[in-house]
Amino acid sequence: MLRLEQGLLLECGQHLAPLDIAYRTYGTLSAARDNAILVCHALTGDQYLGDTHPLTGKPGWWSRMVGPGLPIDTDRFHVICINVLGGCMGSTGPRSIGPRGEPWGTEFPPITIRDMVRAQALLLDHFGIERLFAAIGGSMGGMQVLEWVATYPERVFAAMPIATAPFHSAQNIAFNEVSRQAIFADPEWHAGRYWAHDAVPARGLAVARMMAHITYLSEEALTRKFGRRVRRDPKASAGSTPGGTIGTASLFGEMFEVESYLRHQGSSFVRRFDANSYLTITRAMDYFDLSAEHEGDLSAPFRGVATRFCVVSFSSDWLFPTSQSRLMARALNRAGVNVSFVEIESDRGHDAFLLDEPDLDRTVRGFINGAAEHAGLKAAH
Ligand SMILES: CC(=O)SCCNC(=O)CCNC(=O)[C@H](O)C(C)(C)COP(=O)(O)OP(=O)(O)OC[C@H]1O[C@@H](n2cnc3c(N)ncnc32)[C@H](O)[C@@H]1OP(=O)(O)O
Ligand SMILES: N[C@@H](CCO)C(=O)O
Repeated sequence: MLRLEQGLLLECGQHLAPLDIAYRTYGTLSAARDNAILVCHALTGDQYLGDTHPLTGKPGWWSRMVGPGLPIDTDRFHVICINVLGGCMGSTGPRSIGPRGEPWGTEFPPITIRDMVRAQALLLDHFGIERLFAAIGGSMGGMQVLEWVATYPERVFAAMPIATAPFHSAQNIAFNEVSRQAIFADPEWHAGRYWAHDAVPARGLAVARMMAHITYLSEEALTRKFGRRVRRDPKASAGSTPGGTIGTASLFGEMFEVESYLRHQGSSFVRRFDANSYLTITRAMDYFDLSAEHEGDLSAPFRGVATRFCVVSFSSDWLFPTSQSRLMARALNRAGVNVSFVEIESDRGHDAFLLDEPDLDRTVRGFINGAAEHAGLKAAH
């Protein structure tokens, strides 16, 4: 973790100091500092992309993509992954101690994707990395990749935004709002000061995740995984499930596998994430609109940019659909940027970028190796 006492002036005008930036690195930085790949994480991800997660004990979220000999080859590249500003895994966020001497909570300033990127740039400055060889990320990670090039065009040689969009759609803002309202409705929310009550709005946060998780999958994926299979809930007879009983049979005496799965996703999420971080980061996604300062012209931020792009989408992603990636690719094309566009056939929905998708592996490997050749990077360090 790096602490920068000078802090960061946020887009909202507030000055956040000190600034903590939590990160992990994989592979070795070359003497010329020209082989750095920044991998940007999504909404609930964190810096543990390649090694065991300290809270869950599970492998890092992209350990199948990043490592020796893998598509993002750490024998060759120096990979950096940074917990976003506003997060809850060590970077400054709502859990950090604010000016009142207690956690910021809901008083944490509103942050934007650009603020996240500017915080990341400070870490790279600290490492003496003037230019990234590549920036890669999915979902909100892809928003950061786009913002990186829009804000620091000379600092990114190659960019791969995956399963993302140039602005957050009305539908996605709507889903985020439902998640947030679930948190607010939890009696343990305590107006965001739950820590002072030794409480956690666990039910609200779990429901928020359950709802959001549905949007990360597809109808086909849910049907394949669970269909209409049912399991008996062992707790039902103890009356611990919601609802009443009808005669001798309990209304919720059995549950569909998909219900059980969502409850599991909700409860495991609560163990690794903070509700105020969830609010802060979902809001940052909602604010994201690359064309906002350019009267709706999406190509304007990219005119004259030398970065090579590969824009990637998944055919069954209805949260960040291919149409939004295509819009981005066309805007880059209009701006005269070197851009390729790949739609990967998958029926696994938005979270396909986290899963074993050989076509994604081939696309990532091909783009990186092609860009490395173009950059004149040595085959191995
Ligand atoms: C991108 C970033 O920056 S990182 C953020 C990404 N990480 C996450 O989102 C973590 C949570 N998300 C997930 O687990 C996602 O589903 C994925 C995409 C990462 C993993 O997908 P998959 O490998 O297909 O796993 P799947 O969705 O089937 O979930 C498996 C889990 O559900 C549980 N499960 C499966 N079926 C059931 C069921 N019927 N009832 C209860 N639990 C069930 C499994 O036991 C397993 O639990 P575990 O994760 O505690 O070991
Ligand atoms: N499931 C991933 C992707 C969401 O966009 C996450 O929770 O971060």
